[in-house]
Amino acid sequence: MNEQKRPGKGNATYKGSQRGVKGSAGRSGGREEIRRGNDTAAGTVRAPKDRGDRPGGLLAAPQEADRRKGHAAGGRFGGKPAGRPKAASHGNAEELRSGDRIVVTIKRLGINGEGIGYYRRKAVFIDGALPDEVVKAEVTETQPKFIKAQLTEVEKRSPDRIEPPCPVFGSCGGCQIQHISYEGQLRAKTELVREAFARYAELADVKIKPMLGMEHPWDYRNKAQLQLKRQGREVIAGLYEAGSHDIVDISGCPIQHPEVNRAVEQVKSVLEELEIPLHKENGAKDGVRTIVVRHGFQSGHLQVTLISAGSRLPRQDDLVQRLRLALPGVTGIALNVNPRKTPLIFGERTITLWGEDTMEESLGDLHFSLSPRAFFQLNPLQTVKLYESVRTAAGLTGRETVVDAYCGTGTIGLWLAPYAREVRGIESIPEAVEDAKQNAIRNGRANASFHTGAAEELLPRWAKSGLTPDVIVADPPRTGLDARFLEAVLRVKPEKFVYVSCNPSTLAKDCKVLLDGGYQIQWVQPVDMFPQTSHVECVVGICRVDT
Ligand SMILES: C[S@@+](CC[C@H](N)C(=O)[O-])C[C@H]1O[C@@H](n2cnc3c(N)ncnc32)[C@H](O)[C@@H]1O
Repeated sequence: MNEQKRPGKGNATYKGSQRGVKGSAGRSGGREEIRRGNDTAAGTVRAPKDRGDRPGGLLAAPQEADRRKGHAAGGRFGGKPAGRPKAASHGNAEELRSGDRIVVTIKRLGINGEGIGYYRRKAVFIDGALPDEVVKAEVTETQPKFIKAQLTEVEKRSPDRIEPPCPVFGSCGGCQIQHISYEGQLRAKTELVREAFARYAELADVKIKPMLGMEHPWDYRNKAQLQLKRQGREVIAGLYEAGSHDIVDISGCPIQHPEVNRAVEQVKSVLEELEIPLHKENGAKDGVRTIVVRHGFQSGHLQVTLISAGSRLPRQDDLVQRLRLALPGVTGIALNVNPRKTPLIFGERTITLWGEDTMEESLGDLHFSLSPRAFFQLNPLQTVKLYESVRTAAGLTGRETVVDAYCGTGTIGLWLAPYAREVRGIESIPEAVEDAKQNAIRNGRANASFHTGAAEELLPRWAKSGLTPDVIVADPPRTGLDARFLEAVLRVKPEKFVYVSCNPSTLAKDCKVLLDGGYQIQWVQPVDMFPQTSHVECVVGICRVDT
């Protein structure tokens, strides 16, 4: 899954079928892209294009006035639009105009948590509407292939609809489905996976195992990546409001671990107290643009990274002293320098201001060192279930050569190494590869090696030089697998291919290529890595047909 401008969360807005995060200084999904979730190692803040996803998607959050009014459903998406919209009386969807009112039966949930129904056979995307509901909505956009509309009233309510507990749900954009009961969320996400395989892989009856959910689907994120603004003297840290440049304060975010929330509050008050300039504030080029806080659930370690365009922060020494006092558990304070106007949150240079260069964390028996830019799964409790599913799919006997493609800090490869003859990891971010190498040494996994490069370049090169892996595990960002990587997989023909994905659409499309190339899907195991968001993570066990 990969982290976008709204940290790790699905905050994309749409222009036609092309997804792009607005207000970009910086989600899923996720694996997160919301992100995600997502969360890429580079802290990618631009949602990549969802290759060929259906048009449309998340509607812009309603205007503040509308939100205050609420709507009949008790949700946060609608509110009666201003003016007097007229009920549509057209027999033809093409004649609909913005402002027309329509009644729609919602058929399913879209990948961004929006309700999807049809008006005269044309798809209508309505943020906040749920499957099986009959809703009234006001048309906000008409396109040749779809219509977007704003929910104004729920005529027939889904039994899954609940009151979202978070006060900024609907405006912060981090969570998309808090208005659905948790059981309903798991069902809806499973349906998303089923639809993706039916649509993109032409597999209507793929075996989908029951989704692995959480007992307590809150407090699960180990990392916050927040933009900053000043309001009076107060520093606000939050996510960009959907479809705007405004930052929504997400203090006490209910999906963040309480330690992360506490640390964010402390960092904010130190920035306030020392009057540290924020990015571009009063012309400051060296102000703080973003704060990143990561907490080790097992280790209790705390890593604080401040991101700025400058390579030295104003009043840096005082700032470090005060942060150390305010955060007794902090193990490392770093400055990441990002001078470029880019959608990426992290720049390439990280300077340790105090403490350790890396943070310690454990998963199962494994111990990891994580540098500030290195990707690490955002939901550690669920990660163990995810990796165990990967191990089941890989079916190792101790004799196999395994390639762990898109390996991050080597977590999956190291998880599998005790059960394989050899593991080779590929990762594009050099620091993550360094971390992975250290992690291999530290965990005594002498049969695991890690290599810097693009998976689509290294795997073909290894194939040319005669490598014949028995198992390939791939855990790419939301954009899915590169065509050159897939070609190389079909050339080396591993017995097993294990696909870990945070995007059901690209997952199903890539699986289709493998199916056409002589593979079959054994099962799909969805794992709920990001409760309350629309992000869906899956492990797919795939095997060569002749095996
Ligand atoms: C979803 S993360 C998975 C990381 C790891 N498997 C884990 O579970 O923590 C995807 C990783 O792929 C890396 N990546 C992105 N594009 C890549 C490419 N073309 N080749 C190799 N690695 C890539 C990212 O830096 C990121 O670490």
